[in-house]
Amino acid sequence: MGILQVQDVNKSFGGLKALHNVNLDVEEGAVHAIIGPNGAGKSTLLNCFVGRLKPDTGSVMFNGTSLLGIAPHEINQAGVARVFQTPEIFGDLSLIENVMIPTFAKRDGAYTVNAWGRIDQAAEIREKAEHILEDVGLAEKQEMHANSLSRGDKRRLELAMCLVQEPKLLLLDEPTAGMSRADTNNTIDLLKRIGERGITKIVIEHDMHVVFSLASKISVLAQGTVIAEGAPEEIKGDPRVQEAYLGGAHL
Ligand SMILES: Nc1ncnc2c1ncn2[C@@H]1O[C@H](COP(=O)(O)OP(=O)(O)OP(=O)(O)O)[C@@H](O)[C@H]1O
Repeated sequence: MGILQVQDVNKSFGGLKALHNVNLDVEEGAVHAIIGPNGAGKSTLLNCFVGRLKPDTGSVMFNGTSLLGIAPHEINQAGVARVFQTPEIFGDLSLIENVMIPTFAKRDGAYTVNAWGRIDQAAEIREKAEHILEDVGLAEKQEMHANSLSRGDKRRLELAMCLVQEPKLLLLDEPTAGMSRADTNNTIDLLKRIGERGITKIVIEHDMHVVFSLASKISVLAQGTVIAEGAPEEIKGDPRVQEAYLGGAHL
């Protein structure tokens, strides 16, 4: 039985059926990619996992617990973290502060600011944050303001903010969007290294180089329906996928 089980999920926006009887079984430790053309329903599905949207019908079970009807922060506390398409970071704070905040938020439900307008620097939390910044290759920039980072580094910082929460399931929404090829390859390497920690990952991605470098399983969505599912090699050769995804072009 998978760590995340999605059964018969339907979601409509007015007359538009964005998700139609979607089923998904994500195995623990897997890198499960969700691919599909623009408007296929990928983000809508991800939003149903993190409490941003509620399916009209169906169930989403994580580790045996339903994720439906509980608040986003409770889903987060249950061990689900998400990296967004546009990094959600605190631009005026340093990198180290950015990485410390989620730990406070998880522990206290908020973070505390002292009289100097700095976040309180509990030693053990700072140490943990330093290790994570080292892991994502940002150790040397830890005192810089997050605003001053390049786009690629901002995404790495957001990843660090997720990792510090020690999630069981990491949701990555286009983790390499807008990156140069070099940054994309660095991110692939980084995500592979993170894989060694046994964190299950769901990746939404348009870049097939990223998908085929990382995924152990791929689900293909088209017009709100899962049209194919399997190992990367199976998906690559599936004519339905080539037709739906690229209008017949080869993946
Ligand atoms: N809040 C909303 N209100 C109305 N329609 C929406 C809403 N969110 C998504 N949709 C529609 O639902 C469909 C699925 O959108 P979704 O963003 O999930 O697709 P996607 O596969 O993530 O696309 P992309 O790859 O372009 O990000 C689209 O037709 C979109 O216009």
